[in-house]
Amino acid sequence: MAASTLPAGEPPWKTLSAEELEKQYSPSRWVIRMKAEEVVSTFVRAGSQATRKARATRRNQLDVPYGDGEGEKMDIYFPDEDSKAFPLFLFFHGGYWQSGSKDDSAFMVTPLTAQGVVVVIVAYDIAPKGALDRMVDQVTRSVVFLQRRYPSNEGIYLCGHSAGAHLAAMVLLASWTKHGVTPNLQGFLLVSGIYDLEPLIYTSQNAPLHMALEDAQRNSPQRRLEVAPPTPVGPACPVVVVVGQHDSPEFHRQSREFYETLHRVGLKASLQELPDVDHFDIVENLTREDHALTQIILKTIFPTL
Ligand SMILES: N[C@@H](CC(=O)c1ccccc1NC=O)C(=O)O
Repeated sequence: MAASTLPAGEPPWKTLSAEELEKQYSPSRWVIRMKAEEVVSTFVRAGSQATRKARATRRNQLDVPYGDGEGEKMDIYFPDEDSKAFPLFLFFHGGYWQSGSKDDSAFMVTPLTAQGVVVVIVAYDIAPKGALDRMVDQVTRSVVFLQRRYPSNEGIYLCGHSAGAHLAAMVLLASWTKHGVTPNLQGFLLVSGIYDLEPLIYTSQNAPLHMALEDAQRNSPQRRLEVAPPTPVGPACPVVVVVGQHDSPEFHRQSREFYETLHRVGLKASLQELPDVDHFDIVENLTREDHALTQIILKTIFPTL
């Protein structure tokens, strides 16, 4: 990483060349187990296969509308046993807010429903149809919808991957008063996320998003949390920030700095750097109960396990 002297307080990414910044925010270029050009298609294929298996083997309700928008749908997957009270695990997929779908994202359904967890895969309007503010509003309303649909839930756990981790983190800033209900949020799992969007403005990932500096700052939980009113979650609500060993140095910095901010504002934050996984198989492996991240999720939902 090219470095030069920085004015005090300036973030390190500002010393990077345009080419280096582009590479730092191209997760597929940090994968060591296959060629960069094969990674995303492999990831989508794995997600599509896991989703087909989930739909074939688990009781489910597909395309449940949580709002009036065409894209405001969710897939709900149920454990075998019929219970009136269960933990709800919501997943927001990644894809830089411009790719990915709920139909390729049900990686974790089999191992989590086997433990009695209801798994919900949420769709939101990716760019160019949706802009970031709209996506944040959509995922926030998906949480409100589920709290209303299952008021006796045993906790709502939000999990997001990459851009989805950003969206989950933005829910920490939600003001529930206008929604008329306070969701029973009991945990956050933020996987390989981005929390300060400013560097992205200077990469090709911004092309379909058209973020200006103020859009990036408004949608950066890293910036907003420091100056936000107390978050709607209590100090006992775990916020687990997770990053893979083979995520880029910038993704590691993003996770580390967001963890530090969460801790500084009094949240029950932890940082987990998972060995031997990259930006993609950290989630692809959620099909397996013995995957470290699956275990982190289960221990967050069932701490006495
Ligand atoms: N163009 C990106 C693709 C990417 O980052 C990505 C693809 C699928 C799911 C999550 C991703 N990361 C961010 O949301 C890359 O070069 O890796």
